Amino acid sequence: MKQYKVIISGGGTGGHIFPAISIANTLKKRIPGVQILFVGAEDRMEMDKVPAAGYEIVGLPVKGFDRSHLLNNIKVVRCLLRSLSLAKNTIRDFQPDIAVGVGGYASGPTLWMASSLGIPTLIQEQNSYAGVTNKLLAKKADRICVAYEGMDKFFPAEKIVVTGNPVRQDLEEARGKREEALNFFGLSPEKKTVLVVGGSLGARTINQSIQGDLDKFFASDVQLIWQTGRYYHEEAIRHLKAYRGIPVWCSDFISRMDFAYAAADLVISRAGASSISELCILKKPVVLVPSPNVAEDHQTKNALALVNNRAAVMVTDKDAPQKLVDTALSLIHDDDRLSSLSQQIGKMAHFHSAEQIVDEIMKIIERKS
Ligand SMILES: CC(=O)N[C@H]1[C@@H](OP(=O)(O)OP(=O)(O)OC[C@H]2O[C@@H](n3ccc(=O)[nH]c3=O)[C@H](O)[C@@H]2O)O[C@H](CO)[C@@H](O)[C@@H]1O
Repeated sequence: MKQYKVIISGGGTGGHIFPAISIANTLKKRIPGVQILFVGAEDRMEMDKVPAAGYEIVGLPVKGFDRSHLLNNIKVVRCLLRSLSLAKNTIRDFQPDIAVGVGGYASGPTLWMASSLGIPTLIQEQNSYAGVTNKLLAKKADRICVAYEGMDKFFPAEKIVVTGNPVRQDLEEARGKREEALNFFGLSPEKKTVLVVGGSLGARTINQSIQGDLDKFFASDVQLIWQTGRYYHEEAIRHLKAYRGIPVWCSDFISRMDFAYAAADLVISRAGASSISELCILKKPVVLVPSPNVAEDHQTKNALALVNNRAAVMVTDKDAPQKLVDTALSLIHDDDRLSSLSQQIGKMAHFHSAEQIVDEIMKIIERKS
């Protein structure tokens, strides 16, 4: 059998990296001896997370455009040119059968170069809104795997396949681990638990809303698993110092998201695409606080797709400091509401997404070889 080689490119945040790792794991399971090389952005999260998952990664010096200070972009263009040249050399050396783009800075130069060198490409778009780079790359892509209906607004209809977003395998197995999970966080099985998570980088507004209302949580006998993100962690710890002996587990990042979901009776979350796919698969009642700082407000669109099906509650970023904790606390003590949210969100789950994406990858590489 031919030894296939696959480049997977993209990253920047967990929302792009974890689907990529899921695709890689499924490729390894399905294609014996497949060689996989990741191409990421030099100083971003993928440079740690991808090797930790057991894969090799090459870093490009690519950076995002600075829309508010145009002069800063001279350096950005220089980095882009260097990235294109490095991507070209990497592709020529590795000789992949296909390049898969999962979004984020590095996928632009890598997939662009791959197409120019005649290598087939596949894009995985996680969101209900497509960014500029993926729209450009779509013109030359062989397949575009999406998670939402109606993506023919952005991409050629004949290239689209609805596969959903790949969810890490250990998360799919999170159900039934409640006791083990609470034990892991040092929390009690007798109390209700709220998981607070601000996407892979943490969310300032969510953290400030929690910090401002910590008293209310503990007055209502609720315990917390609180992910702050690296930039906001110190401040959160400073606030927690005022409360000794309270039931809270706080960290900048949660590696065991399977345990975090398993322990949670209710989740407070940003509305990033992978987080939403995970919440659907695990049927978790959730209060979504979409980030207002993303392209075309796409997190609000992600969130509304659920809210319109009575599958989640939404609090806007602007309203969060006044309303978030009260909304969460009124929900967590209402078992009927929790169970109805859980049922509705479960209906929106998309299973076996990584397998379907790998089916598409295999169709392309087998056709071309
Ligand atoms: C600010 C920003 O640009 N956000 C985008 C980014 O979000 P972000 O990277 O936050 O992405 P998602 O919400 O889609 O996914 C977060 C992922 O990180 C994991 N996780 C999170 C926290 C933690 O402590 N540990 C952990 O493992 C989650 O389980 C999930 O797998 O990519 C998403 C997918 O394209 C977009 O929808 C988001 O709008």
